[in-house]
Parts: sequence; C-alpha cells; structure tokens
Amino acid sequence: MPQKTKDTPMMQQYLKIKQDYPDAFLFYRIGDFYEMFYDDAIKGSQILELTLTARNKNAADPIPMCGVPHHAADSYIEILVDKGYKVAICEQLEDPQTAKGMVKRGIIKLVTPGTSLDDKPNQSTENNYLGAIFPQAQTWGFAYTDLSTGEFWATNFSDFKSVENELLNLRSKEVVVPAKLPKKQVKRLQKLGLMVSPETPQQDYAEVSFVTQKLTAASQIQAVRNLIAYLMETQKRSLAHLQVAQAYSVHQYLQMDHNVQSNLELFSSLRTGKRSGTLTWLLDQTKTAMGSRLLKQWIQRPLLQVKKLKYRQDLVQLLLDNFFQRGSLQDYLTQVYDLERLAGRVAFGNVNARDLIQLATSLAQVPKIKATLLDLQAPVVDDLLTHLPDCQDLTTAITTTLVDDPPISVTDGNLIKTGFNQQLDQYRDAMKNGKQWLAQMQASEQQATGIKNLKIGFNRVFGYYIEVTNANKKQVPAERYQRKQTLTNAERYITPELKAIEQKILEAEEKSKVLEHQLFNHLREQIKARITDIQTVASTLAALDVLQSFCAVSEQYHYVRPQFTQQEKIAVINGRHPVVEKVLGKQKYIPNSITMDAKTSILLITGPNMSGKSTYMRQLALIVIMAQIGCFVPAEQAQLPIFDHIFTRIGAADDLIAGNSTFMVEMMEANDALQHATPHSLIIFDELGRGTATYDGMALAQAIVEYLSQKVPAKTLFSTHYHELTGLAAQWPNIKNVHVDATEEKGQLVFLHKVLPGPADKSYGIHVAQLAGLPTSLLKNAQQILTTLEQKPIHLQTKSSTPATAKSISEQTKPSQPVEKEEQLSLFGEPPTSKNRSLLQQLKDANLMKMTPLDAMNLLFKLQNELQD
Ligand SMILES: Nc1ncnc2c1ncn2[C@@H]1O[C@H](COP(=O)(O)OP(=O)(O)OP(=O)(O)O)[C@@H](O)[C@H]1O
Repeated sequence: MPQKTKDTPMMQQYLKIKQDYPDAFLFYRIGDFYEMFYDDAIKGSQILELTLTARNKNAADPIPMCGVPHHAADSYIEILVDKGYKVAICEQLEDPQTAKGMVKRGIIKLVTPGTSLDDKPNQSTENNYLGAIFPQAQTWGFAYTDLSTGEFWATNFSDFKSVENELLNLRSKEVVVPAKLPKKQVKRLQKLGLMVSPETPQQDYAEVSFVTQKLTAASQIQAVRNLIAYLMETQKRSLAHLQVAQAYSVHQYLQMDHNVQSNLELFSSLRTGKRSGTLTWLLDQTKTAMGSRLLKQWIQRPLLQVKKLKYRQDLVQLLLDNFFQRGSLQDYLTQVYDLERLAGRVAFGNVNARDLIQLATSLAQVPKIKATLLDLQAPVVDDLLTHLPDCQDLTTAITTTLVDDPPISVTDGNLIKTGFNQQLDQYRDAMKNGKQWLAQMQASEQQATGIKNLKIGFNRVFGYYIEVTNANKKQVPAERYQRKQTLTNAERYITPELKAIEQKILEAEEKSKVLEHQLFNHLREQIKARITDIQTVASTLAALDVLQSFCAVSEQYHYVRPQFTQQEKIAVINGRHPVVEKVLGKQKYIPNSITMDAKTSILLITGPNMSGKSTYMRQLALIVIMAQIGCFVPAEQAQLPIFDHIFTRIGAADDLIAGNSTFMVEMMEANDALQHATPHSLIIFDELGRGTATYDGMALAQAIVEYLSQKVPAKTLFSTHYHELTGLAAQWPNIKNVHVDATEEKGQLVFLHKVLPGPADKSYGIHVAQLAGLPTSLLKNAQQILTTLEQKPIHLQTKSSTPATAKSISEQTKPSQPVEKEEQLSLFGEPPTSKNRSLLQQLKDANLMKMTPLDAMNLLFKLQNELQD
C-alpha cells in the first residue's frame, strides 16, 4: 500500500511542530522557500494572493500547499502580522547537504503584532508597545515594553477601564493576559482591536531580575514577568537590551483619557485619521526617529512638576538664544540614526554590518555634540553632558574593522577592512593570486590550443571551467580536457590543473568568509557589552532632539515662554490655536485672550455656529498641553496654573464598539468630569446637551453648569447655543460670559472670530445654513418658523432656591406674572393642564446630580411618553 502523503517523515515533522502553534501561520522552511500546508495554505494563499498548489498532487490525499521565497518572506510576514495574525518561523536547523536523514527543523521565532520588529521607514517614528496585565487583589498590574527599543514600564490601575484606556493611549496591538482572565474582559480587549495572547510558562530568566529590580509592587512584577516570559517564548533569543522597568503612575502626569486625546487631535486627525493637522504634526521638527518617538511620549504624558518644566524651558530658551550652536546641533542630530533600535538589533544578533556603520556614524556625532553644548557655557546643559557617555572606542572599533560600504549579508564576506586581520589578508591574497593564476592559465591555454576565444568561467554547479565555442571544438586536446557541459554553441571542459587552482581559490574564499563572519561577531559582542551606554546616549540625544524641535517651532511661529503660577488663574494674552494658525496662516488668524482669575471657574461661551467657539476652547487645551511638555506657546503672554487632568466633551462621537449612543457617550464623558475633576483640572464642554431633544438638553446643560459652579471648582470652558444659560452669570459670581463676535453686513453673516466679554445677542443659525448652500425656499421656511418660535420664548426652570436665568428673571419676578404659570406656559407652549403640571413636577423633583446618565435618559423617555399620551 502506498504511503499516505501525511505519513511521510517530512509531513510528520511538520504536523508535530504545527501542533504547538495551532493559532499561528507556520512558515516551514524547505530549501529556498517557506511553505504553508493545509488550512494555513488555504487561508494564506487568499490573504497573500499566492497560488494554491498541493503536495503530492496526484496522490489520493494531496495536501494544500503554498509558499514564499525565503528572501522575500519578511514582506509576507509583515502583511499577515499587520492583519493581526501570528507567524511561526520554522527553520532548517542543520545543513541539508550534510544532514543524515530528515533535516532537523525548529521554530526560531514567533512573530506577533506586539513583537514585530518590522522596520518600515514610515513606522520608525512609532513605538510598537506590547502590554501585559495581571489582576491581583483589587489592583491591575500593568506593564508594557517596546521590543525594538527595550524600554520597559510598569504601573497599577484600580480598575479594568483604566487598563483599557492605557492600552488605547499606547496604541498597543497586543496584550498578554493571565489564562484565567474572564472571557468578558478578553472580549472587551478584543473589541479594542487588540490581539489577546495568553501568558506563557514562567521561567527564571536572568532578565527578569534585571528588569524588575526597581519594582516593589507584586502585581507589577508579575505583569513584567509575564511579558518577559512571553518575549522569551516568542523570540527565543537574547533580550539583553531590555531596560530596567520603570514604575510610573498616570497620576504623575497631566491625565487625558483616550477620548480626550483623540478629541484634541493630539496624534491623529478626527476627520482623516492621519497625522496631518494634529499637535504632533505641528511640533515634530525632530531630526531623528528616536526624537520623534519621544515627542509623542511627552505629548502623551505632560508633566506636573514645575521644576522639570522650567528645566526644559531653559534649554529651549538657550537654544533659541544661540542660533549658531543650535544649527550645529541640528546638523549633528541629522546624522544620528535610530540608536535605540540599533542597540536592540545588536542584542538580538540580527544587526548587519551596515547597521554598525550607522552606529559608528551616530556615535561619532557625540563628541561634536558635547563640544557644542560646552560651547554654550550654560550650567543647564550639565545634565545632558553627564548623560552622554563617551563611546568613541566603539566608533573606532567599528571603523577600523569594517569597510565603509559593507554588503547587507554578514556571511558572504567583503565586510572586513584589509590590514585588520593577517590571516584574512592571506586568504584574500590567495584569492587574488588565484584570479591571476586563472588569467595566466587562460592565456597559456589559448596559446597551447590556438583557440583565441577560449575563456575560463565560473558557475555554482561546476565551479571553474574552460569554455570553447563549437567552431573550435576540434582543436581541444582531448587527453587533457574533460568535457563537463554542452551548451547550444559551446562546450565546457575542466582540467586537473584548473581544478587544483579552483580548490585553492574556493578554500581561501570559504575560509575567508567564515573568518570574516567570526570577526564580525566578535565586534558585535564587543558592542553588545556596551548596550547600556548606547541606550543612554540614545535617550539623551532623543531629548535634545525634542527640545531643538520645540525651539524650531517656537521660533518659526513666534511662541512665548509660559509662566506657571501657584494661583488658580489663567491669563493667556492674544493666544492662538497653534494648528489652525499654521493651516490658516498667521495673518488670517484672529488672536484671542483667555483670562480667568482665581474666582472664575466657568467661562460660558456663546456665539453663532462657525464663529470659533470650539477653536477658542481647544486653543486653551493645546496651550496647556504645550506648556506642560516644556514647549513655548502661541500667545503674546501666558500665565497658567499646572493642570492635573483635562476632561473634554467635544463633537459627536458614537461609541459603537461598546454599544453606546452619541448622547450616552456625551453624558458618560460629562459624568467622568463631574466625578473626577479636581480644583486643578480643566474641563471643556462643547455644546453639551445637543445630543438630545432641546428641552432635555437645555435642562441638563443648565443643571450641569450649576453643579460645576457649586461643586466642581475646576476651570471650565462651556460653549452653548442655549442663550438662556447666559443668565446664570448674574446668579453665580464664578461664571463669566464671553461670546465670539459676528456681524451682519447686507444680510450676510460676517465672522469676526473675536472673543468679547458678555453673552451673544443672536445665534445666526439660519445664516450659517445659508452659507452652507441650503435651498432658498427651505431657508425662508426656517425663518418663518423661527419668527413664530421667537414669539413663544423658552424659559428655563430654575431651582426654587436659586434665582432664574437672565431672561426669565426679569419676566418671572414681575409681580403680575406668577412664576409657576409662566414656567409651564413657556416650557410646553400651551395652556397648563394637570398632566403638564405633573410632568413638570417630576422634572423639578428629579435629582440630576444623583442620577446616572441612564437614569436621566429613562426619566426623559418616560416624561416624553407621558406627554404624547
Ligand atoms: N480665531 C480665529 N481666527 C480665524 N479663524 C478662526 C478663528 N477661530 C475659528 N476660526 C475659523 O472658523 C471655523 C469654525 O470654528 P469653530 O469650529 O471653532 O466654530 P464653532 O463656533 O465652534 O462652530 P459650531 O458652533 O458650529 O460648532 C474654523 O474652522 C476656523 O477656520
């Protein structure tokens, strides 16, 4: 009976290996190809657009198969990993030529989204963070690392939502979780687009104690251990470049949850999802990939400590004041390659000679950078100087060992400089002489045979040969020449002398390649011993790069150094929204001041649509962030307190993943701010309440403003179209009205974009609709409806203990108009009925501050239903 295809020794070996990697594509090396079989082949051929064939096509049990050439494998692996799959790379572990029996094979690494070291040029400025979580008691241990750079961080969170938020902020693609993590939480993580990988068996790696040496919390240590175990399991190689894990707490930084970061367009534009139009886009004039990554980390985590901020500001100022030195530093930084990732590759052992030349070029900038910093003669650079270890011995080692322009392969020779190693030089001489011998032999054979076009050539199969065209075949000395190959118009021969020379040349070539590889490995080991120094240089140069970028941007756009005040007061004079200003051009941007003294906690901002309310509020948020990362800010003068948290409710974002509606998200975000804001927080509410029916929205908006005013002493910017709310300023001294000015010229609305004290007088919504090009008949109709509505003014309900809004105060306090009656009339626009009264009473009695958003929605729904009955 013929052997079944799956029972052949090779397929048996394949199936055994595949057993351990059921959830990964298995790339199984056969000769020059990586092959996939069975379901991997079917799915892989679809995703990678490969031809699906079969192993043993004509057998009764053909096995689906497809493959990729080994030299092109990286790009295929990358496609699969980008799509969220794992790829297990199975190599031949012995030389098939010399192996006895079945070639040994084994997995050399597992590539996953969080461990991919793919170095696409457009990704070099992005970190690829792999996270790990470990719940213990009431806390969530959390750790993350970037395998390519070796940075390692660990912290604790008190709830799972914060873990999710951190993973989103870090833009992680993968997270390692304990096997016992409840399915519900696994699903939530998957909904965030993360690959959820179960922990792998723990082992006692030396790296574990190194990386965890500064940590004390058990849950953090366990999260780090799980991460390292996972990395060892997937990478199966040295992790010498992993840095000591640093404990951090989100409370040490200005906190902004993921929604806030995306609402403020710090990293990606809300409209396009791209980098253009974001704060990062504006501030990134870094010269190195490390600098660009560090800038994002700084924006992600603005500081709270004035001392550290002043240090950054001093350096920016120093660079601003020293044009020439700054220019030199920028030039030197331009020549610095990605030292963090180079260090990673040295540790991993996948560094090539070109990488080492880049390393040498980069390290060679260090003495020049040091000299330039010294030249600045300022004590503030001392710290930078002490964190720039001298690595010139490495530069020298690399440049004396390697040729200037080495090939990518480290096993094919031509890497090492002549004169570096005597033995190598001897092999090379033999190779060179061999070539001369061959040239001499060719000349003497031409003479001996009388065949003028006789040539000596080389191919991989036969080695060196003598080639004679068919026309001259007859002149070949048959006793010496042995025929080896016949071509259409020529014959190829070998002779014993030729083979003797070949032996010498090939031996020298082979030995020199092996020796070159050994010398290269030795150099790599020498560098590996200094990885920590290289990483210190990398982090210092990255910081210097970000600071020079701040300086460049601040100079280009005329930013000023903000001052931090102990008092809760904001004074931004003629501030600008930095990104809108960059897009519009300085001439077109109208600067606006934002001033809030210690007693003012809420700015109520009114004004027509499109007038610039949102821009004004975002302007402050961005100025705060820029100030708290150490950058200068777009204003003529800026005095700011240190903020601990920014909350926003901007735009209409559905949270479809978690199944929450726009209004629900609006209320949840509002609640987050109301619950967690401190006197040092900044809250930005843009048209809160517009996600629901007018009355509900207005009622909630007013209740929220009142609550903020009395119970949450944070600084709040609150824009609204509910003009009725502006009356609250008369009642609460900590609320101030401002409005964005607009005017009408010849029936056309003109936006002035200027923020002035006091409330807006008109909303101009229909004018904006006109600008948007809506049909004239529709606009006329809208105008008529508006006129009718304006004859029935809407007055807001106020608490009996509190005075009413501006509009309603005057009307409600007139003795001839009983307050209760007026309220009912204005709310429902019809004579009061007992039903209306009861509905109003229910609304009045509702304690909004104690209600969850869902309770509030349910109540409104009930009231609406009762109204319609
Ligand atoms: N200070 C300014 N100087 C110049 N142009 C500005 C300024 N502020 C805003 N603009 C321009 O006006 C446009 C609308 O601004 P913004 O979205 O802030 O208005 P808005 O009042 O919040 O509108 P809506 O109420 O419809 O949400 C911006 O896209 C910008 O181009």
